[in-house]
Amino acid sequence: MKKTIAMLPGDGIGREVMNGAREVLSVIAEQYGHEFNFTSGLIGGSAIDERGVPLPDETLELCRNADAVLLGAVGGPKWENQAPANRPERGLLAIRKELGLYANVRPVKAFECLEERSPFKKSVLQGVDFVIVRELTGGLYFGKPSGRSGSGEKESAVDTLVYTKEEVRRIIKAAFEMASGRRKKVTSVDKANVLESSRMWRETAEEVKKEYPEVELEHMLVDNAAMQLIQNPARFDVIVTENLFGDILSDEASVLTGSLGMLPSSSLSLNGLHLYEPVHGSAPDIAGENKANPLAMVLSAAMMLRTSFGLEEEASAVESAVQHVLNAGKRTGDLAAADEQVLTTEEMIAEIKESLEEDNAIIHIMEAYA
Ligand SMILES: NC(=O)C1=CN([C@@H]2O[C@H](COP(=O)(O)OP(=O)(O)OC[C@H]3O[C@@H](n4cnc5c(N)ncnc54)[C@H](O)[C@@H]3O)[C@@H](O)[C@H]2O)C=CC1
Ligand SMILES: CC(C)CC(=O)C(=O)O
Ligand SMILES: [Mg+2]
Repeated sequence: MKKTIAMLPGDGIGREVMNGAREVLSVIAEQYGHEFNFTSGLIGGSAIDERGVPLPDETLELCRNADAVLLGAVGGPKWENQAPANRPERGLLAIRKELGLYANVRPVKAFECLEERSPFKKSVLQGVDFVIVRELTGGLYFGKPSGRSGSGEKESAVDTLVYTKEEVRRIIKAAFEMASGRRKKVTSVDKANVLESSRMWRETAEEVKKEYPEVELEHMLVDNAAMQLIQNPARFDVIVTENLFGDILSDEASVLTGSLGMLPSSSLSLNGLHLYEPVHGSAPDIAGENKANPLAMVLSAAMMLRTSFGLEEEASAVESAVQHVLNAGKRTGDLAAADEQVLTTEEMIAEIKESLEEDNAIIHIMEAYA
C-alpha cells in the first residue's frame, strides 16, 4: 500500500515523540511491504518562529495532499506572550477547524501491567475500557464573541459557548455509532442544570437515541462525571461531550492508565482525511531531554493505520509491541517506579522496534513450517 503521511511535530516533546512514531512506521512499512511517504510541516511555536504564524498555508496544503496527518504537540513558555490570535495553540485550533476534524476520539484502557503506576486501587481499574468522544470544532474554544475590552477594574473578558443543533447531532451520532460496535452505552456529559447549550445538547441526544434503540443513553452532569470517572470508571463505555469538558475529562482519565503519556487520539472529519495526535501537550518541563514517553504518539500512529488505512494487522502489531514492551517492565520516567530502570524516549522506541522485529521473525518461522 502506498500512502502519504503528513507529519507535524510541533513543539517541545512533540518533536521527540514524532521521531519515534516515524521510526516505528518505517519498520511496519518494511515488514508489510508498504510505501509510506513522510512529508513534514510546521505548526505552533516552531511555525511562528520560522513563518510568523502558527499555521502557515503551506502546512494546510501539505495536509490536504496527504492520506492522513500525524501531529505531535504545540506550545511552550517561549510563546506565552504572543498576541492571542498568534499563539501556538491557535494553530492547533485552526487546523482542526480547517480540516473539519469535528470528532476527537480518545480511548482510555488500563494496561494491567501498569496498574501499580496508577494512584488507584486495582479494584477501581478492573475493566476500565472506555472512549471519550470530544466535540472538537465548536463549543467554548471557538465561540464568538471572544476577547477583552475596557481597562482597569472595568476591563472585561468574554468567551462564548455556542453550538448549532447540526454540530451537536453529528458528534452525538458519532458516539452512538462507536457505542454500537462496543458495549452499547453512551454517557452524554453536559451541564444542563445551568447551560442553555447543554439543554439543547441533551434534547438532541434524546433525538439521536431514537435511531439506535439497541444503545443505552444516560445523561450525566459534568461535575458528577468528573467524580464518577475516578470512583467507578469501569461503568463507562462511550462518553460524548463538549470541547472544553472533553479536554479536561480526558486528562483526568489518563491517570487511570498511569500517565498522560499513554493516551492516543484520532481527530476525525467527514471527508476521510483524519488527524492523529497524542492527548498530551508539549511538556516544556521535560522537553529536549529525551525523557518523554512516546507511547501515546506511537499508539496514535496505530490508530491511523487502522482507521485511515484499514491496516488492522499492522495496527495490532504496533499495539502488541507496546503491550509486550510494557509487560517486559520497560518504562520511561513517567511510568517507572523508584527502583525501576528508566528508559529514554529513544530507548523506548528501540524496544518497540525490536519487539516488532522479533514478532515478525516468529511469523516468518511459523509461515515456513505451516
Ligand atoms: N495537543 C496539544 O498540542 C496540546 C498542547 N498543550 C500545550 O502544551 C504546553 C504545556 O502544557 P501543560 O499544561 O504542561 O500540559 P502537558 O500535557 O504538556 O504536560 C502536563 C504534564 O504531563 C507530563 N507529560 C505530558 N506528556 C508526557 C509524555 N509523553 N511523557 C511524559 N510526561 C508527559 C508533562 O511533563 C507535564 O508534567 C502548553 O503550551 C499547552 O498549551 C497542552 C495540551 C495539548
Ligand atoms: C492546546 C489546546 C488547544 C487543546 C488541548 O489541550 C487538547 O486538545 O488536548
Ligand atoms: Mg488537552
